[in-house]
Amino acid sequence: MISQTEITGLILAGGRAQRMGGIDKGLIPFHHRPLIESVIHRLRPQVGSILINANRNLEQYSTYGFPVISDDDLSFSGPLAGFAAGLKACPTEYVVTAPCDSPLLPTNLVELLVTKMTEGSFDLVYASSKDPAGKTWAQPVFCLMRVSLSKSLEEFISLGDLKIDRWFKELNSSTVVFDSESAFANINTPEELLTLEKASS
Ligand SMILES: Nc1nc2c(ncn2[C@@H]2O[C@H](COP(=O)(O)OP(=O)(O)OP(=O)(O)O)[C@@H](O)[C@H]2O)c(=O)[nH]1
Ligand SMILES: [Mg+2]
Repeated sequence: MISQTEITGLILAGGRAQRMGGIDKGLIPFHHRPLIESVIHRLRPQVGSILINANRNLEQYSTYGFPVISDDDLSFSGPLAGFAAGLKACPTEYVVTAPCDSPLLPTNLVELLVTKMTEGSFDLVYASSKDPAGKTWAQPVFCLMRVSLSKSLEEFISLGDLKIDRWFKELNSSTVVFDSESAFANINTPEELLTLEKASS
């Protein structure tokens, strides 16, 4: 079994947030607190340590007391750039990722991903959700991986590919389908921010 202390939680806050007007999304107020605080609150009890991946406002992110790491270059090439930076900096054998814009992430995220990873000796297990019509959706930025995948990811990125699902397909990977779709609700626009605040008040 993989113990909690062997897992680092990597919070992805390095995006451009263009649909939110280009501001730093992890720091926008959600129920009067920076959005990332809701993610820290849910993820911290599930892991041994936390890393924050951010490309702006590094000082403000560092006030949470966790290491803050940035992408290798500031081309904002997507979440895989955050994965790569996190894998390089990770002090433990496993890393689990969560985006800064999903404040209701499952409280059993790590438990279920770990169970799946152990069952099949997978290198990477990502979350999926089911919509009300029963269709399954990948939630690839919620993912547990072995830190030994760092080299594979470096190579993948160096070939110019940035598509997360294409990298997953190259690996010994699997998914866990979570019951609650709402736990993966993510805030991309000002409208979504208001809707989710109302729904979670
Ligand atoms: N490190 C890093 N993380 C990124 C990058 N782009 C997106 N992300 C993260 O990936 C997750 C999903 O990103 P999206 O919500 O699709 O993108 P976003 O950049 O936040 O917002 P949009 O620009 O509106 O698409 C979020 O946690 C982002 O912070 C990037 O270039 N670098
Ligand atoms: Mg998003």
